Amino acid sequence: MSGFFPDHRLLISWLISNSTALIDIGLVLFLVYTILFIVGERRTLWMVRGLIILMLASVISQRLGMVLLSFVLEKLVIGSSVAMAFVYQTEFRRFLEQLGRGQILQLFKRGTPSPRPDNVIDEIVDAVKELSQNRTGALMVLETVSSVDTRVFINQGVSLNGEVSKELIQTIFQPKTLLHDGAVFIRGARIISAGVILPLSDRTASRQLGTRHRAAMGITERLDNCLCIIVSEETGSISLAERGLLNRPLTSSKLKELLDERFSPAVERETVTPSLGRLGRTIGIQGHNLYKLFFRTSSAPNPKNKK
Ligand SMILES: Nc1ncnc2c1ncn2[C@@H]1O[C@H](COP(=O)(O)OP(=O)(O)OP(=O)(O)O)[C@@H](O)[C@H]1O
Repeated sequence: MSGFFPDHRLLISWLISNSTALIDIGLVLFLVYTILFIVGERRTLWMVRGLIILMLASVISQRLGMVLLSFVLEKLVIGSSVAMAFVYQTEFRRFLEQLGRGQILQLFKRGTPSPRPDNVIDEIVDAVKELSQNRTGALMVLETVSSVDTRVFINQGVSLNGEVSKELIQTIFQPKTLLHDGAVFIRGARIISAGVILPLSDRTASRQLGTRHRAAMGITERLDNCLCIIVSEETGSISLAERGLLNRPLTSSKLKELLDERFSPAVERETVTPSLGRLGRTIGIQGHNLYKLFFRTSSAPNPKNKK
């Protein structure tokens, strides 16, 4: 016990004298974790890691007084940051919007997709296949992990609350029906509403694609808890919009594969950013090891003095 106190005092004085540096490191780690969490996809993780490596190299070369190298690296970091801001404009926009609304904790909310019976996806895919073959335009918003904030819709459309079925979806999108204009909103196994008007994206995916596709991009840019299925009236092509990006053209079997994937528990994100609890435990273990390394070894009795 008596050997413990000097270590303890030493640790406290070391922590106090380095508190600013520790807070600094902690905040940087938190920032990196937040970025990885928001980006959240394995394919983009490498880009973020690349940028972090560049930043570290720039700082090290600056410290070592390598003027030319640090100048070049600094410019590279700025260029890469601007390029990344451009690539992730949707994520940045959502981040800034949530920050502005004071919904910071929302950024860390990551639910698991609500379980969806297989036959719901089958009914949707069968309907999409036929709509595509008949070149009937269609637009469907599918809620994924948590409740979609329908206030984002420009017009709420007409409330239906009917069970999802291939026949109902096909009927709604027949050009002669009153409800065919606009989008259908699907939550779980129910069609909540039809004739919904969605916000448009400022971007255009391609000159061949009209406002239906821009509406799908627009809503998935603003909400990350929904997907959009689009059938083009002109070409019959099938697309899936997610986080403002269009995946197209798809076959109906590819669409089914993607929907099955999206509605199964997300494993990918977990591997990119470990849960805060797990991260806390890891940091705790590493901190404890460091503490032992610095303080126990420094006060460990010298074997030569034993006698
Ligand atoms: N903001 C919107 N929200 C929901 N549905 C929309 C919106 N804008 C357009 N639509 C739907 O898309 C339909 C077709 O629009 P438009 O003629 O501009 O596109 P299009 O050229 O047929 O598009 P696409 O090739 O993308 O199907 C509209 O009749 C409407 O049903």
